[in-house]
Amino acid sequence: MITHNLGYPRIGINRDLKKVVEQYWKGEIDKTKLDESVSALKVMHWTTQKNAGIDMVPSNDFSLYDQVLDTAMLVGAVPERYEQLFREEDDKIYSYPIDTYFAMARGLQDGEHDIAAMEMTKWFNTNYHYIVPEFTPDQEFQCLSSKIFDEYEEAKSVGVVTKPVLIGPVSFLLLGKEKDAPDDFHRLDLLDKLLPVYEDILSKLQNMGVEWVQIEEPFLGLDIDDDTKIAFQKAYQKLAEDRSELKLLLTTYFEGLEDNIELAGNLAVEGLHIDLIEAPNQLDTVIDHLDEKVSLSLGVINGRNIWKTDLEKAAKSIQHAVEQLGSDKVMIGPSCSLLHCPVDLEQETDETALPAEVKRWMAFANQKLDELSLLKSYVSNSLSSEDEKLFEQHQNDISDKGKSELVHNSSVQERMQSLDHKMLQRDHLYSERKTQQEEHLNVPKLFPTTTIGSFPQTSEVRKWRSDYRKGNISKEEYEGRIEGAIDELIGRQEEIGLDLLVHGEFERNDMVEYFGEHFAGFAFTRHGWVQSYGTRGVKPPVIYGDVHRPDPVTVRWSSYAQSQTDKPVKGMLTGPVTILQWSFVRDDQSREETTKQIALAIRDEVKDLEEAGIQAIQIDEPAFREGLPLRRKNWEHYLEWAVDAFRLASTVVKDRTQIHTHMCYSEFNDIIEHIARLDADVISMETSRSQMELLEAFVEFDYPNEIGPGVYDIHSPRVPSKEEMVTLLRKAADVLDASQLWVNPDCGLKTRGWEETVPSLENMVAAAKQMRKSQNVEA
Ligand SMILES: Nc1nc2c(c(=O)[nH]1)N[C@@H](CNc1ccc(C(=O)N[C@@H](CCC(=O)N[C@@H](CCC(=O)N[C@@H](CCC(=O)O)C(=O)O)C(=O)O)C(=O)O)cc1)CN2
Ligand code: MET
Ligand SMILES: [Zn+2]
Repeated sequence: MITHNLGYPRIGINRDLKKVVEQYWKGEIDKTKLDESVSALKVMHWTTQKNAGIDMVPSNDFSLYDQVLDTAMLVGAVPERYEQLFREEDDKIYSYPIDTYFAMARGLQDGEHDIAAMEMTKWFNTNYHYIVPEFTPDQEFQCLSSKIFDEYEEAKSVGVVTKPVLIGPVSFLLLGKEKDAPDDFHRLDLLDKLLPVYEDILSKLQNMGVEWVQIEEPFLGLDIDDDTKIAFQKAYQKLAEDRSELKLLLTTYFEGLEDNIELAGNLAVEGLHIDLIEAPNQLDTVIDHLDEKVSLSLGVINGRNIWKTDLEKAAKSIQHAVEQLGSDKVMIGPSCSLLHCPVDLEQETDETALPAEVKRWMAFANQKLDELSLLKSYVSNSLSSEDEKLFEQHQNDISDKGKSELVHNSSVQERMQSLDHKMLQRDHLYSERKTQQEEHLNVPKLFPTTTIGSFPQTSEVRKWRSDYRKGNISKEEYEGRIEGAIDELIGRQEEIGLDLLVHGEFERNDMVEYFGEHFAGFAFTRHGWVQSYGTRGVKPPVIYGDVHRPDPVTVRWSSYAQSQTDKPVKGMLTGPVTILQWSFVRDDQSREETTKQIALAIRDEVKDLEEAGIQAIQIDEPAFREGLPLRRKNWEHYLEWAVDAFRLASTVVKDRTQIHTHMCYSEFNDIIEHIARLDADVISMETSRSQMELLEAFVEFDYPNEIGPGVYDIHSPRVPSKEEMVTLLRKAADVLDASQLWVNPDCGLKTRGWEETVPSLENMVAAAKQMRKSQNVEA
């Protein structure tokens, strides 16, 4: 039996990757220096894994930005708009031209070029984002990157023989989208052209002496149609042709195989990896369907959460598989890549953030590797006496967690018991609320303007926070500076002429982590970074116990902002589903239960904001859609409780208080009735990049409440003109009632600079004014 890892976090223990890549972008270091730093990082990752006793360590799991973008470069799926850049870039240092690569990820705007970035979207149901490959009908493929080969050699040269990781051809095509294509073109039509490149790659790896390749096909865990099934059969038949030595480990994760089991069990591969964390019950069926020559890799350690594994329980599945298949046909590993968890728990020494008792229940990537090794020794009866102690301690920690006083809170339990349907209803229907809100909230009746909440989080603001945390400045000093930032922002918003103001969210490190820091039942970390996209990271808080809100969290800041202006200031909260989705969650109760506890905490905050005189409250739910289960059959149940949780958080207010929500990157077509069931008075969302296409669902559904379709893209520093925003607003006003529309950007402005923010908002306000004028003329 061998242990293997599917992928190791690439950010580095001190956010090293972010630091060097951003230095390179700023021109502070050159390619050679970047290459040196990145090599050192990779070598450290390989040796860490080897030293932890992992038999098969992955390579090509590393990436400068994103592994899907790496694959696009590998097979030459470089969109035409970057081709000249690609040809001009003379790169002898890296395995592929990195300036073109970064331009694909981020766009390129200098004096010479103005090239748009490729799209970015969610990696399945995680908070990781990948770059979406673009496929045209005349697409050609060729191998343009030697990264997968170079990394194998690089690791080998430091004594680590690795298993290269490669996204499989079918999933790679499915992850992308068609571009400039007629309706009858489907990206899977390109499979025949793509397969020869995969064959070349595999045969080269074979010639290099590679034993196993981890070929990832996560779509085998999703609902797929017959054409896709045929594509899978064809692809793996073809890839089996000239492959005598090299073995393929077909890798699935995030869901069970279910009705794709027959398909997966018959593909011409030498190994199959299954996720036994998300789908523990699939083991027997998979074993039944497995060809006797095929090895089975059991994903028994959760790659997406931070709790210690119950090793005795995991051992039972492993022993069961060993009995059926023989130990030489069984591998063990994490359920998915460890990309989704932080690097090393040992760095967490601040007990005010992470209490020692909670820390004892946890494992980050490095600890999970140790678990794997321990598990192997345990199952093969070869625990040393020292390991035996470790094992015993480990299992004790887990049973202590089950018994801990920290986890359960009786008043939260009582409150959960007493939930009733009335707590999910506003007093009156939206149509009646609207009249009251119009009277109370002093904003224009047509095209009122607002923003999504955050304003530029400059390094100055972050420095205040880190100085405060280090004790360099006092609480009073820190809070005084935040108040100063709010004062200044209120003045700026008044000057710009916005109608519904915000306080700017300067007090928050992150929209989820901040609430985790203030709610009971949450712990948080000092170094627990997880990559969200490119060089951007998050430190997801850890929900370990019953959640409640000991004291008001945002009331102080919202009231302060409101005291500085006669215009209304919108309160700003993160919704229960998003807090759940972007935290590490409890594994001893359902997501539904935890979300409802969070909803009650938010409900208390909503009530207090209202009592403090705040007349509009926004409850952000950007992760609402991402929380959808991967299999459709599980959608209904999720949508039921997710909508209820939002209503539990939001409906406590009087009719005259206006509830806003915000969702970005959302396609609402198939869930619009549930969006309507949220019954938010106003929903703002990202629509500018799709030219208002995302509104279609609302139009078709005859959505009754108010909508703020984003009129400008906040992902780029470009200043949009008044005219282009008027054009977008006209499009919206053509299909929706003008009295339903708000005017706002696509999302928060925290990643932007002030230089572009002010003129963009000025143009946005001018666009709204022009719309009001033309409507009045028509009326
Ligand atoms: N949780 C979450 N998920 C989300 C989003 C989101 O906003 N939050 N937005 C979407 C896109 N994802 C995003 C994820 C991260 C960032 C982002 O800006 N991250 C920042 C970190 C933000 C943060 O936590 N800032 C801390 C500072 C943390 C830090 O860098 N500390 C330094 C020192 C800082 C200093 O002295 O200046 C260190 O510890 O090394 C703060 O403000 O307090 C980054 O990676 O650079 C943006 C979008 C989807 N998912
Ligand atoms: C990812 S959605 C962000 C919403 C939040 N209120 C902000 O403006 O940053
Ligand atoms: Zn957003």
